Amino acid sequence: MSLIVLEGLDGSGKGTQAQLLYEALSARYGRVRKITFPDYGSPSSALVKMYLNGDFGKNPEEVNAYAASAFYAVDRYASFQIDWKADYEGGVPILADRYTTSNMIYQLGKLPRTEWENYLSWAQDFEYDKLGLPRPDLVLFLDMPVEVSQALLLGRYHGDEEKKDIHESDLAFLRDCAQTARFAAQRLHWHVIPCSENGVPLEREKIHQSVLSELEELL
Ligand SMILES: Cc1cn([C@H]2C[C@H](O)[C@@H](COP(=O)(O)O)O2)c(=O)[nH]c1=O
Repeated sequence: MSLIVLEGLDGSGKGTQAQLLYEALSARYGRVRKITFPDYGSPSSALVKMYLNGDFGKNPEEVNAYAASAFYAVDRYASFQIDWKADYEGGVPILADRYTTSNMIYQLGKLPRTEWENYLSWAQDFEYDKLGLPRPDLVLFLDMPVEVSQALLLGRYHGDEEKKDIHESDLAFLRDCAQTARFAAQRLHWHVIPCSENGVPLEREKIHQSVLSELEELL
């Protein structure tokens, strides 16, 4: 049974890398499940959508880190129970585009440094031990600097700032998240994939090859 997680800040090219990795794993194993969080297509993501839309506050920091973490966790619980538990338990490899690990970047980013250790313990206990979600076997973190990812995001929305969610539109918050990502990666032994050189994004094929070589250990 394996659960591989691909993580990265908004605009890090994660969606593209998830698709390339999915194709590579499928070619090797046949049946592979790709899951994506938040699970926007499911009603279980309702509170996440309200949060990202700014219904609880226009700035991410206005929404309690633990409350927002619970919105995402419940969405994952529903997805696991309804959609991929049987496959996971049946040994089908699962590739997750974001997972519990996203809370450990974005929600952790709202808390003072002195609370980071406690939050990581709480998040793991809540989602894995209490809710029963599976622990990842491997987490790959795409390390794309915020300045570079912002330029990529602008391309995605064709310069239309209004389309960004409350995380994407808050540059200071994303910068904090880059720091918490480094902290979580180190504490939880995530594999960090460098995605830029001198402020320029690396070719997607080059990043894909780094992803594959990190995976070799597990496969
Ligand atoms: C899955 C997940 C996403 N997020 C954040 C990351 C993104 O800024 C935002 C929406 O994700 P997306 O940009 O991949 O659609 O939600 C969390 O804070 N916790 C989570 O558990």
